[in-house]
Amino acid sequence: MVERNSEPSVQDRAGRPFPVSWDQFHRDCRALTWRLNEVGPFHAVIAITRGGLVPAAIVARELGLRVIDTVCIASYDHDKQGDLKVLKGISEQTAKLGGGTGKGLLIVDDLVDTGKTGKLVREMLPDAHFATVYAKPKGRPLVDTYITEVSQDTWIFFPWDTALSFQPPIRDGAA
Ligand SMILES: O=P(O)(O)OC[C@H]1O[C@H](OP(=O)(O)OP(=O)(O)O)[C@H](O)[C@@H]1O
Ligand SMILES: O=c1[nH]c(=O)c2nc[nH]c2[nH]1
Ligand SMILES: [Mg+2]
Repeated sequence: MVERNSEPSVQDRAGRPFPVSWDQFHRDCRALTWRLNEVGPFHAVIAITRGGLVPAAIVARELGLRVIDTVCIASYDHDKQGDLKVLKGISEQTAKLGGGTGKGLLIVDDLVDTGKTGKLVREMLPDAHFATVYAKPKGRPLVDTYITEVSQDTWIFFPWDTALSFQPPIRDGAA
């Protein structure tokens, strides 16, 4: 457990680790696309970077969408949330496709947690459809379509942030 301040990090407080493999993530993204296919059609996909890039690629492939934009937002330093910074907004060309309000545009992120990131992007494009693969209860009301809900005290470990490593046997105190 690494603590940079006296406050425990979100991840340290998280009672439940929820590791997700590439296979599982791909399956969950495909399940998300089945639902989105009922809602569309969409003109374009907007990925909230960086976590939204991977699901956006899979969803875009499955929905046959080739116009993909990004909105680049930084807030968590590993597992501590700071102020949200918009490093790059949605391009004018994409905004025009959504008539300025986001109608017919699909925003994709890997998850909503507190909902702060999702809220900021929703404010940019109020009529866009917002989809995430995972949702925690605080952020869930912001999302139009998601696949799996996890408890607020769960920390999701994504496959691009993790690697295989030795685990002590459960009997010896493994989580
Ligand atoms: O609902 P919230 O509490 O706002 O948290 C959710 C956001 O946090 C993570 O992104 P992060 O800021 O860590 O950046 P990253 O996608 O570049 O990893 C995740 O990918 C979501 O975008
Ligand atoms: O990898 C992550 N897992 C999470 O559960 C989470 N919540 C906010 N940001 C997050 N990043
Ligand atoms: Mg993110």
